[in-house]
Amino acid sequence: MTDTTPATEAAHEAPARAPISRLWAYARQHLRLLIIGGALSFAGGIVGLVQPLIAMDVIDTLSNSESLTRPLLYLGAVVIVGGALSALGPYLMQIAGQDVVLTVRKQLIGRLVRLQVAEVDRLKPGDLVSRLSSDTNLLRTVASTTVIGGVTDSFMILGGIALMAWLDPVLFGTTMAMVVFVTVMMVFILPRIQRATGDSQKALGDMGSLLERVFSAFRTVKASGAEDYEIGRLEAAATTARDKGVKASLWEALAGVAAFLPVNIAFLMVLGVGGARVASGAMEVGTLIGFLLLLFYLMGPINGLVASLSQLQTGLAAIHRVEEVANLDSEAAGSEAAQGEPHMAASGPAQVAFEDVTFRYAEDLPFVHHGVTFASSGRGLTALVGPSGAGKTTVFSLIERFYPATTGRVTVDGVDVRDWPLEDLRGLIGYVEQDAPVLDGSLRENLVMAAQDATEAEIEDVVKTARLTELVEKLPEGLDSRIGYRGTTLSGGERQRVAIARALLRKPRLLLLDEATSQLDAANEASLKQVMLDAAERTNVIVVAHRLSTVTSADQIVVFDAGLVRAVGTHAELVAKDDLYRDLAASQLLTAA
Ligand SMILES: Nc1ncnc2c1ncn2[C@@H]1O[C@H](COP(=O)(O)OP(=O)(O)OP(=O)(O)O)[C@@H](O)[C@H]1O
Repeated sequence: MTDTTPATEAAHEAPARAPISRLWAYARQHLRLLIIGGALSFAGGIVGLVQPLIAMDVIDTLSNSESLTRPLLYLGAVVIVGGALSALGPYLMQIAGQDVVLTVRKQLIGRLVRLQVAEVDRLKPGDLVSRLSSDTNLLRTVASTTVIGGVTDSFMILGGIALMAWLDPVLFGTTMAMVVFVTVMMVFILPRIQRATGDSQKALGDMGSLLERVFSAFRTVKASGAEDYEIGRLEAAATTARDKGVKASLWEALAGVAAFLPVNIAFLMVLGVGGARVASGAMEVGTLIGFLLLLFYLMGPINGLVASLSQLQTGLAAIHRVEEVANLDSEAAGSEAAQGEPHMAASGPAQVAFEDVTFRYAEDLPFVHHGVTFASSGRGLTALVGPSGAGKTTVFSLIERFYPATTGRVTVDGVDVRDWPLEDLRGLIGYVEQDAPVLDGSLRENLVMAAQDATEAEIEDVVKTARLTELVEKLPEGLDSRIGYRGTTLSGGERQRVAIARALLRKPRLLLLDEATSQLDAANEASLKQVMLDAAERTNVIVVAHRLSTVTSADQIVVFDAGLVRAVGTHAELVAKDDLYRDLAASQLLTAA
C-alpha cells in the first residue's frame, strides 16, 4: 500500500497522530537490549537502596566497637556494583536507542534512494535530509529511556493505586478523582505537544530545503545579489522552528503543572478527609500515615510518567514525518510480468522501438508525446532533433523507465520496458543527462559509480576514449583528485566527457546522450563528436542533438515536433524533404539549407 502524497506537501497539513504501534514496531526489533538495559538500571536502583541499610550496619558496628572490615567490604562492593549497574544499564538502553535510529535510517535511506523519479520531481531534497537526520534523532531517547521509564513508572503507579484501594476505599476514591482530572488534562495537552513538535520539525525541514536551494544555485544567488533575501527566508524558518519549539515547551510545562497540582491537592484532601475519619474513629491514624506516605512516594513516578508521555509526543511527531517518506512510492524492481523472464542473454547493440507512444508527466499536465513511433537498432548514431520542448529528452526518460508510457509500447530488444527487470534494463544502458551531473568525490569515484568492478585498464581505456587524458594529467592527484560539489571545478565540456566516460565504463549496449544546449568551443565540440562516433562504432548511440556536427554525422535523424515524429532520414534526405528540418538546420543548427 502506498501513499502518493508528497512528503513536503503532506507536511503542510496539520500533523496527524502517528500510531504508537509504529514506534513499537521499530523498538520491538531491539527489545532484548532494551530489557537488559532496563533491568540493569532497575537493579542499580535496588542496590542503591541497600546502601543505607549497610550504612546503618556500619554505624551499629562502630557503636559496638566491633571490626569494621566486613561491613566496609559490603559497602564497597555495593557502591561498586551499584555504580557499575547504574552506568551499564542506561548505556545499554542508549545503544538500543541508537540501534532503533539506525534501523529507521536504514529503512529511510533505502526508500529515499529508490524513490520514483516522478516523486523526486515534486519533493524538496533539503526537507528529506532533515527527516533522515533530525527527525530520526528525536526517536533515540523516546525509543530507549522514555519507553522503559514510562513502563516502570506505570507499574509503580498501578501498584501504588492497588495498595491505596486496599488501605482505605474512601481515601482511594478521593485520590482517584484527582487521577481522573490529571488524565483528562493529559488527553487535552499531549496532542498539542505532538503538533507543536511536528510544526517545529517541519520548520527545520523547510530551513533545510531553503539551504539546499541556495547551495544548488550558489553562484546565481550571489550574482543576483540575493544573499539578503535568502538569509531572510532561512532566518524566518529558523525563527518558526524556535517559536514552535517554545510552544511545545509551554505545553510540556503545563503537562508538568497538570500532574503536580492535582497530586498536591489530593495530598491535602486526603489529609482533610483522612483527618476527619481518624477523628470520628472510622480510620486508624497508622492507615492515614501509610496512605499519605504512599501518595508522597507516588509523586515521583507520576511526574516521571507525565514527562515520558510528553517525550513520547515528540517521538510520535518524528515518526509521523519519517513515515510520510517511508510511504512514498519507490520503484518496483521489475514488473510482475518480468518474473522469471531471461533478458540478459542478448549481447551487441540493443534495439529500441517506440510504438505509438503517448505520455504525460502527470494527469493534470498536457500530453508531451501524442503517438511517437520510431526505431533505432544496430551500431550507429541516431540523432533526435526538433524544437525546444518537443519531447526529445522525454524519450530517454521512457526508455530508462523513469516514467511509464501512458499508452503504446516502448520496447528494448522487442520486450516492453515495463516487462524488463529494472536492474537488467538499466544495466544495458549508459545514460548521459543534459547537464552531465558530476557528484562530489574524486574523478575515479565518479567514473566507477556505474561499474564498481571496473579494472584499472578499463578505466584507462574510457579515460582515453572520452578524451580525458589531458584533464587527468592536469589534476594534482590525477584520477584521485576531488572534483567538487556538482563538479564545479570542471568545465562544462569536461563534465560532459566525465559523464560519457562513466556511461561507457558500463559497456552499454545502448548509449543515450543528451547534448547540453550551451555551445562548446571548437576543440571541445570536436572531442565530443569523436567520442560519440567511437562509441557508435561499437554500440547503438541515441543522442538528443543540438550541434550541427552531431546531426550531420548521424546515421539516422528523427525529427520531433510537438510530441510527434514528423520525419526520419539522413541529413541530406531531410534537408531535401522536410521543411521544419530545413528551418532547424538553417537556424538552430546553423547551416545553410
Ligand atoms: N519532470 C517533468 N514534469 C513535468 N513536465 C515536464 C517534465 N520534464 C519535462 N516536462 C515538459 O515536457 C515537455 C517536453 O520536455 P522535453 O525535455 O522532453 O523536451 P525537449 O524536446 O528535450 O526540449 P529541449 O530541446 O529544450 O531540451 C516540456 O514542455 C517540458 O516542460
